Amino acid sequence: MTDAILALNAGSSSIKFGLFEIGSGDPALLVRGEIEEKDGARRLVARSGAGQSLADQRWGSQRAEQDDLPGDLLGWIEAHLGQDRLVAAGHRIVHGGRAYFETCQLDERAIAALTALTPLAPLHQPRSLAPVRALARLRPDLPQFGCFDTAFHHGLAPPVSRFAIPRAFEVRGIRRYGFHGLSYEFIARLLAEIAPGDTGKRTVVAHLGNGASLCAMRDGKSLDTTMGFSALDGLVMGTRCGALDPGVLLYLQQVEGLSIAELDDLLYRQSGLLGVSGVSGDMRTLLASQDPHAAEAIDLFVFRLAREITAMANTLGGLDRLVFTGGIGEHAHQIRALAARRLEWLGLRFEDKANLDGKQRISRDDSRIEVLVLATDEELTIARHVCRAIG
Ligand SMILES: Nc1ncnc2c1ncn2[C@@H]1O[C@H](COP(=O)(O)OP(=O)(O)O)[C@@H](O)[C@H]1O
Ligand SMILES: CC(=O)OP(=O)(O)O
Ligand SMILES: [Mg+2]
Repeated sequence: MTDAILALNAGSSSIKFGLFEIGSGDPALLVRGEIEEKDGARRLVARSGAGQSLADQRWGSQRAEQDDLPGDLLGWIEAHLGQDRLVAAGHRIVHGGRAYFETCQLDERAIAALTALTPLAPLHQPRSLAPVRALARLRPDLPQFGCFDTAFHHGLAPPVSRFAIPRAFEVRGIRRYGFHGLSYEFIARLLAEIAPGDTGKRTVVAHLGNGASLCAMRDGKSLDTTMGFSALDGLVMGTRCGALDPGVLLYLQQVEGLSIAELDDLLYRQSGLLGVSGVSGDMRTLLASQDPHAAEAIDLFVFRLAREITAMANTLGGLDRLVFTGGIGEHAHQIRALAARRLEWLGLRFEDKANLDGKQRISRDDSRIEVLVLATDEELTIARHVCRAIG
């Protein structure tokens, strides 16, 4: 019987999980799976570590209560544990606020403190904490750990971390935190493994999933990122607006009479690709659509992506390497090509065939900027953290 760790990664359009065997080395994958939400329907897809399909099925009813999800998923995982013994669970927690940045055990006090951060990450915090509570009910003896998306950016300092509002607010924690940190941590380590001599390269990592952000990275450290106090800032996302003139919010409240709840819904759930296209927040659906508004949404996504990449390059004082990751970054070759075209003026030379063929390196040899596509693995990062925590 081997010891296993469960890693759960609750994203805004998916719940990804990994079961890892732990021993002396890096955690070894036993099962990987995902409940994915696309245009209102849920699907469970899971594979063994060796790549054998374990599930590919519709999951729950479209209108299933969010709270049924963790219990059902944990039931499925339990049934697939076989001879393995679950010894700990790790959870991606998107917001750690000021107090939580190191991997920590999720006792009642931590759960309460992290629940209080829900207004800062309304799409994520409830989705990551529901499985923590469900698991605590089912397996009260099982140690559970929180791994924070904000942790990788913990070292950000002014001016990068600062908003231009009175200092008193900063003292109260109103600053830029940054997210997708488990993904950036994974990519930083992978880059150090595949190109150990290149860690000093001025690198921008584009994590493009349903949520999307950039990280300006050098020597494996975050120097800037596009998300801020919340996961609303920066790039255009599936259903989130990204950077928005705050005057729009005042206007909508004062003149159009929108309530706080309506604004919350508008900015987090009705905007971004979905809001601009009127078709879908899912990039696959937009790429396949003939609707001109779908094309306009993609155009805005790419325009803002390229613009923010140059902002990150400004923080780095130049750009040597660009990495695409996340669901869109890894799979949407069209988006990579469109973004690269907007960056040609920086000396980026793109290799169309390598991009279409799914190669890791998609820039030409004469490109001033190396462009890579790397699959992220937030679940493995979580498992590594949990391994370290339990010794
Ligand atoms: N083959 C594909 N082509 C284009 N986009 C894809 C493809 N596969 C996934 N995506 C996009 O990736 C996004 C989801 O990314 P993911 O990182 O899984 O999301 P989450 O933010 O929930 O973790 C969706 O917009 C989806 O359309
Ligand atoms: C922080 C965030 O937006 O995460 P995701 O892309 O997984 O929704
Ligand atoms: Mg994600």
